[in-house]
Amino acid sequence: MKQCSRSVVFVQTDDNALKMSYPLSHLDNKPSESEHVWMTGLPDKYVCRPETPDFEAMCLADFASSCRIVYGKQTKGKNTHRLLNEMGFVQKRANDEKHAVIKYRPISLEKDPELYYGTLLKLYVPYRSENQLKSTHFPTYQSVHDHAAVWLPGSQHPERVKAIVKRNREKHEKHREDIDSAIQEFEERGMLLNEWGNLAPESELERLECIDELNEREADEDVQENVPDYNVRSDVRQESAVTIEAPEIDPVVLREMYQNLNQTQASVFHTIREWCLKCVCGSKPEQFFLYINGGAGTGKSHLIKCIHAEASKILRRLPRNAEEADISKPTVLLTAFTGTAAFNISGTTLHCLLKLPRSLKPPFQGLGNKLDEVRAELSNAEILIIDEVSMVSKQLFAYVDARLKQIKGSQRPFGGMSVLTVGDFYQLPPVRQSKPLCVFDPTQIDLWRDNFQMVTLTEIMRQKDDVTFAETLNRIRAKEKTVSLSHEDRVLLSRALADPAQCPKDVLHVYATNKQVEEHNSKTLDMFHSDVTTIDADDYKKDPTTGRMTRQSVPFQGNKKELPDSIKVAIGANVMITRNISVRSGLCNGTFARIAKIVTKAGNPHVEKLGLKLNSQSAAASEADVDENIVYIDRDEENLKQTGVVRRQFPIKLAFACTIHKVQGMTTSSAVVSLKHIFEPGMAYVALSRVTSLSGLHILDMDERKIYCNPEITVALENMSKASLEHVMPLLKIPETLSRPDTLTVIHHNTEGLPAHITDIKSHHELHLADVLCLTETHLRGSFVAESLHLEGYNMFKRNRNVSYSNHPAMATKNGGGVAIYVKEHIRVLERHFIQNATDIEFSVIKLEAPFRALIAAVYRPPDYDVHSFISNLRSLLDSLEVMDHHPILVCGDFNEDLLSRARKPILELFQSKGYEQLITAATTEKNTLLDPIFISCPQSCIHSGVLRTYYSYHHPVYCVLTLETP
Ligand SMILES: Nc1ncnc2c1ncn2[C@@H]1O[C@H](COP(=O)(O)OP(=O)(O)OP(=O)(O)O)[C@@H](O)[C@H]1O
Repeated sequence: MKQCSRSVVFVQTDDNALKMSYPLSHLDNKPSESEHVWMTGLPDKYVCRPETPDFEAMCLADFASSCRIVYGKQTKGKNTHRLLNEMGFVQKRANDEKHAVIKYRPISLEKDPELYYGTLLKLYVPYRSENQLKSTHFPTYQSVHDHAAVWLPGSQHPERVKAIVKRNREKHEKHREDIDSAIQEFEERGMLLNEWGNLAPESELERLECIDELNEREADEDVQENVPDYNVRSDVRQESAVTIEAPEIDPVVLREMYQNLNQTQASVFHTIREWCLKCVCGSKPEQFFLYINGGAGTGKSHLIKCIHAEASKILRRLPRNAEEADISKPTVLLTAFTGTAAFNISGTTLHCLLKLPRSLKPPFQGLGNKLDEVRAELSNAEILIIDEVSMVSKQLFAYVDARLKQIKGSQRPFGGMSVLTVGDFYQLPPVRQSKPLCVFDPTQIDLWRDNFQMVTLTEIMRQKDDVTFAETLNRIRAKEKTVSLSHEDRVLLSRALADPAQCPKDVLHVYATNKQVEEHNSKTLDMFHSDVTTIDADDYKKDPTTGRMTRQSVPFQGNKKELPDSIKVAIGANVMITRNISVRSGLCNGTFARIAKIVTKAGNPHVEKLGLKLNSQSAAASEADVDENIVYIDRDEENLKQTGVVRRQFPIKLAFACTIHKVQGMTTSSAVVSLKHIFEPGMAYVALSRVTSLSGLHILDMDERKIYCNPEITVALENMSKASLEHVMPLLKIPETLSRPDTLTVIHHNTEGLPAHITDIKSHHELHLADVLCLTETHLRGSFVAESLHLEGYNMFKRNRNVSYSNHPAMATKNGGGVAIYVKEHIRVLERHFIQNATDIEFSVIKLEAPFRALIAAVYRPPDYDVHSFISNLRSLLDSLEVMDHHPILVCGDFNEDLLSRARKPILELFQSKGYEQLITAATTEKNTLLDPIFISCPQSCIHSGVLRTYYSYHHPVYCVLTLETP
């Protein structure tokens, strides 16, 4: 034991541990039996450090800077006397209770003062109050050195001290000499000049601009900025449900969307629809992996909304789901990478759906105890749809694969689920310069090249009323940096060039960087709003004395955090939500709104809530103040980098302008787009392609060098395997044959109600290719035919159910049934409304006279019509047709006899007995039955036949193409 100048006692225990007492002045005021003798601060913790070689060799400076100190947990000694005795100290003056401590003397110190000396230098800092000690950091050698010096007993052992100082300097100030000499050189000679700037000024400017932009992007846009939902947090504000089935779109709207699908959209739609029907029929189709490619506005999102709705409807019928009865679990998962893209398709984010961690770095993190919950939630899921796939990195894609394998318990790719990816790789790439998914990278897991097949949508739907602009956009989409704009495109874009002063101020301005956006926002706020409210963040800090979180009067400044120190708002100001509050309700990162209310408590300026009017009216209806359609949001929370400080602030920012990264996926009628500071391929294209027509576009800072794509994309897409979907729309494959003067195309379809489906029929891409369109189950009544049932270019012949039955009054009055035939106007036709002997059968017969000869009959047999009676009437009809001697004779219709079943087929037998051949070989209904045959008397005249698709009837249309001799 040694008493030092500051009256602190050091003791060394048997096991060479060292302890430091409180100062004697402090101990003097304590009763002798007090156990609170030893300091409980850092030195004590150091003393009690683990006895491993690493810790043993550690000096206090190392210990303090590299080990986390947990205060207040150290066990105190039981009894001072006993403790010190146990430690091997002898009591010199036992009668002086007050100074008990100082009267012990450690034997070892007496024996080896050097140990004490060296240890002191290495270990101790001067005593401070406990609180001071807690907040003191000892990171540098210098502080230890200074403190240690205080404790050095005078000038003793200077050489030893020097040695220790030297050793610690080497350890803690490794490059001191280099840094010193560099600073000295800089001070003497000033900054070195970069001569490259003089040799190639333009390239240098560009290089510096790029570095500048990238730095800026790193600094202020970071992941959260570029990819709004990357910040997937596990707190309660995150979308709580694992997944939700997207809200159902109004059936009328949905039907219109189906009707509007263009040919390529329809072929993808029907391919997936057919796959779903196969699943439902139990035929276990192969997994599919499709990528829907297409420029901005080609209707990719529109298509997947349709696919999602239809596939969900069909797959709900899966036997497995029906048995389990929990059909609330989704069968089709509709996702996107960003919250805005997810909201745009009424889906959810990939991160939220699959509970992906924020960092996707290996190793793969499983779901842990959430697995069962997620597995139950996705138990019915068969198809995963990912929109805006161009923003999905390879790591994320691999994570999705691994996660689905885990959830589905299958090692097949994506756990056995089919995957439909949608996006435009010419638009914004994944964050952090990671290679786009379609570009092969041998260093990464590649799930793309081997699995996915591509379908390209080419028809631009967004700018469909401004075709020249749409064509220009298509060309600039794949323009490389080294290639100039064509004269035509330059002229067209020049029509949109604008002077900043002339630009409409109330229109969204789109810039490349946050800095530009912030400048524009604050300028516009000042310009239009005089009553500006500044909302400071509520920063809470733990009070060390009470342990309570107390609000700071002024927020901490300079935190590069999501929630800013302060925001400025005004009633009517345009803002954007910056966090996913509820993707489902459209309150997601990137949602635009206007400030409608600033809610404070009476007499207190502190802002409690903000009322927003969302630009998208459909969003958040449920959370809205119904009268005024206002959605109220609260402050959100995040931890600041200062330990124990929590910030609460509204997750919004001004949005008179926004970055290009925020507008991907958006459709708007007008925008002001600046091309200045563009730093990535695809950015200019994304920005320019948001507006629906050139008249709504105002371009600032035009620089055609900023319009460029990543050439790797072009190569990758060219080499990608292409899906062949022609078989789903077979008549579109043979336009030359159909337009030949010697061919006649006949289609039959059971419409399940003509008035209900006339718009679907009119918008069908193949039905209007028929020269003769036979329809059964028209459900028409009376002789009047509504104008709406008129098909342009056709004449209509119809025969309703009520006139078809003479001996079956019950059948005649029953709803449904009825037959109609539409014939192209150029064909001369004779209708045979009544045929002798052909009674009690629903049919319509037409005689084509020119330019072809043919006899065509459409027949409908209700399922409850007794087969024997029906056959006898059908025989009479066929006999009458034969008598007409007008060949070929073609009889089509719905006979409600399944030609794919093994049962006897008396209707087919009748036709065969009369020399007819049946042309259709595939199923014609959703239940895999063949109820809609085409019988023909001269099979050699048929060159094509098969089945078409619709979404509105249980029956598929059937067709045949005949070559006929023209008279
Ligand atoms: N078949 C269609 N019929 C009518 N309108 C359509 C059709 N397809 C798309 N649209 C409309 O065109 C616009 C652009 O469509 P959508 O957003 O689906 O394109 P996108 O390819 O996803 O665009 P981006 O790549 O820019 O996100 C939307 O307003 C959409 O409603």
